[in-house]
Amino acid sequence: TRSTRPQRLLKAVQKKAIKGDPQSVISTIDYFCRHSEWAMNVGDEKGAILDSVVCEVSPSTALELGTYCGYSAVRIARLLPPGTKLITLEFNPDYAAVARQIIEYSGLQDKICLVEGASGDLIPKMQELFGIKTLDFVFLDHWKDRYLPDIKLLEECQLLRKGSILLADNVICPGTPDYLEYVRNSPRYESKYFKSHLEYTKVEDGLEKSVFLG
Ligand SMILES: Cc1ncnc2c1ncn2[C@@H]1O[C@H](/C=C/CNC(=O)c2cc(-c3ccc(F)cc3)cc(O)c2O)[C@@H](O)[C@H]1O
Ligand SMILES: [Mg+2]
Repeated sequence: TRSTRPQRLLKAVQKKAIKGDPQSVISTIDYFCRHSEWAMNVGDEKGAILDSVVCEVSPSTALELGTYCGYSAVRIARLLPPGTKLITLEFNPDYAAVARQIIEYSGLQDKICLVEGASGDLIPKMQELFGIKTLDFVFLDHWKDRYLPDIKLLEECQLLRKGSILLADNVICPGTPDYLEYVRNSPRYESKYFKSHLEYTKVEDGLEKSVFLG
């Protein structure tokens, strides 16, 4: 049977990227998605905004919802201080298998903990599974109708503390209207929109950065 797009993306990485070099893996994926096949990675333009927020927060504990092929996991983990880890959740086993190989190829397997499962099931178990108390940084890039229920779950599970940073992809395209309305109107968040473009296109999209006020 025909290969999947994530499998073709992985092949391009294994063929063209330098093993152990995260920047080369990132550039190879961006080139493939711009010139061969579009894929729903956060991409280079929004990726630069993601990078700047990760560097600013310099999180000790970081969570990503929706690994897909591992592009943003590599982007985030390459910037994390030594001894810190990114936990990334992915419930599609085929995507998780590709992501593991891309993460391994980049040499960041010791900084990334990829857990297979649904965010709604795993978030309540995070403290016991990973021995963490709260999260410094959360990157949301999974099904768009899961953003709002999942941050409410993070609040309920006491995984957010005063100053925790949420960064959400695709708040314009495909759009996450209920999430945006919540973080922009809730007194418990201070929110800011970073205007950008949908990965590899000229269509408007952006990232929403929200600080939990406790
Ligand atoms: C509850 C739960 N638990 C665990 N994993 C979960 C999960 N829910 C989803 N996942 C996982 O995360 C990824 C899903 C990502 C969804 N992203 C998008 O749909 C997306 C779409 C576009 C897009 C824009 C314009 C178009 F015309 C077409 C597509 C751009 C994007 O950047 C996107 O992120 C995928 O790997 C999925 O298995
Ligand atoms: Mg996205």
